[in-house]
Amino acid sequence: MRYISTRGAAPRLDFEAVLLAGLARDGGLYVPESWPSLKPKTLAGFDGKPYAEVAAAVMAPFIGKAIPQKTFQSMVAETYAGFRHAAVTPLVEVGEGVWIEELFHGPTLAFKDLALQLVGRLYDHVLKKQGRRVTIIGATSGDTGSAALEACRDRRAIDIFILHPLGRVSEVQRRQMTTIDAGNVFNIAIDGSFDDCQDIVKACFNDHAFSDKIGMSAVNSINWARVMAQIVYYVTAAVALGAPNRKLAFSVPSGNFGNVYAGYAAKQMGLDVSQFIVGSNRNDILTRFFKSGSMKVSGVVPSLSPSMDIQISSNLERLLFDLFKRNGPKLGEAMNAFRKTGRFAAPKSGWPAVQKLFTGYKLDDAGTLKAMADLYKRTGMLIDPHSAIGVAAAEAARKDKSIPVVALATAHPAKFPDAVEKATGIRPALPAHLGNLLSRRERYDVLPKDLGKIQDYVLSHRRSGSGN
Ligand SMILES: Cc1ncc(COP(=O)(O)O)c(C=O)c1O
Ligand SMILES: N[C@@H](CCOP(=O)(O)O)C(=O)O
Repeated sequence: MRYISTRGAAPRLDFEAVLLAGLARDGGLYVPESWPSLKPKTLAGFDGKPYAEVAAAVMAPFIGKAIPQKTFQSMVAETYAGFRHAAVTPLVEVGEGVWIEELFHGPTLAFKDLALQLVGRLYDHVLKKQGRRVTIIGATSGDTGSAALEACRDRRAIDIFILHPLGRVSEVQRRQMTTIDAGNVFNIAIDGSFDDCQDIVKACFNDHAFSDKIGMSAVNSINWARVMAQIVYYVTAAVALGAPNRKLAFSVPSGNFGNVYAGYAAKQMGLDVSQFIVGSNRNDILTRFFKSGSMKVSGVVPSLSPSMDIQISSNLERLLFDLFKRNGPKLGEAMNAFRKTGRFAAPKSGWPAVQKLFTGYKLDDAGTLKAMADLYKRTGMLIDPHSAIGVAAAEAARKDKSIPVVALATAHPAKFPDAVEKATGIRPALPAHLGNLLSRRERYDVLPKDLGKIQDYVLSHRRSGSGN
C-alpha cells in the first residue's frame, strides 16, 4: 500500500513513512492511493469475532509489509485488551432503530484511545526498527491531547508537546494532560482557540528546516494511522447490526472531521452506509457546508462541547480530494485560496453525491442539555455533551427510519461533569483509575499564539537526539 498527498506534490510513501511523516511536504494530508476492499464474504466472516481480530484484519492491507502479520496481530490484541469493556465498543439500543456505540472505554475516556493506544505501539515498533527518535507536536481541544500523552508517555524514542487552548477545555480534560508526570511530556496552554493551536502545528510542519531539525511527527488525525484505526468500529457496528445484508446510517459528533472521515473510508472499502449525519455545536461551519456547498470561516465560540469548538476541520481536505476527482494541484489551489480568503465553494460536479451521503445538523447548548436530559429520562443513561449532539442529530436528521442509525458516543460523561449535572442533576463519577485526578499536581506553561515562541520552546525543552 502506498499513500499520496491530497495536494499532489509530495513523495508517495509506504506505511512506515506515512506513520512518521505527519503533514505531507506540500502541506496536504496523506490518503491511500487506492482503497482495499471489504468483500461481503469477509464482512460476514467477522460476525461474532472479537474486536481485536476484526481490527487486525481490517487494518492489515493498510500496513502492507511494514510489520510482520503475527507481530501486528499481537500488537492489536494487546492494545484492545487494555479497554474496560470486553466488547471494546459496545452497542446499546436507545430508541427504535437508534443505537449508541460507546467509544469511551479506553484509558482516557474518549474515542481517541481506540486509535492512539495503537499508534503509540506502532511508533515504538517503527522507531526501534529504524533506530530513530521523533518529536511530536500536537494540537488538542481536549481529548486528543490526553489520549496521545497517555499513549506516548515514557516512550524513550519520543518527545511530545501538546498545545491546548487556555481555559477552553474542561477541568478533567486539562488535568488528564497536565498531571502526567513523565520526562518526555510537555503541555503548553495557548492564549487562543483550538484553530490557533492547529494552525501552529501545521506551520511547524511547513517550516521544513524546523520540522527536519526536530524529526517532527503528528498524533492528530493528520496522521493516517489515526484514521485507519478508527475505520474498525464502523465495521464492527455494521456487522453486529446485520452487514453485509443490511444498510446502516451513522451519526457522528464532529469537529476536525477525522471520525466521520474514517466512516467514509469504511464506505469506500465496501461498507453499505446510506447516510452520515455530521453533528455540530454552535461552531457550525460543517452544517453550513453540507447544506450549501460553501464555507465561510468565522471565529470559534466556546460551547458545552469544547472538543468540537473548531471551525477549520482538517480532515475535510481528505473528502474534498475525492470531490476534486483526486486532482491534487487543483485542490491545493482551492485550499490556498481558502486560507487567504476564509471562503471555499465546492465544485459543482460530484457535489450531489456528497450531499446525498452527508447531512449536517447543528445543536446549540440549550438543545444539547435537553438531549442529555431527554435520554436520561427515557433510558437512565448519562451521556456527555458531544455524544448528546450525535444522538439528537441521529433522531432528527435520519432520512430513512427503516435503516438503523448508530450514534457514536465519543466521550465518557465524567469528562464533562458540569454539563451532565446541569442537564440531569447527576454528577458522574470518574472511573477508579482516575479517582485522584483532581488532587494531582499540574504542570504546564502558558504561551502566546506566536509560532517563533513555540518553536523556541520546543527547541529548548526537547531531549537531544531526535531529527537531524
Ligand atoms: C468527545 C469528542 N467528540 C467529538 C469530537 C470530534 O471528532 P472529530 O474531530 O474527529 O470530528 C472530538 C474531537 O475530536 C471529541 O473529543
Ligand atoms: N477534538 C479534538 C481536536 C483534534 O482532533 P484530531 O482528531 O485531529 O486529533 C481533540 O479533542 O483534541
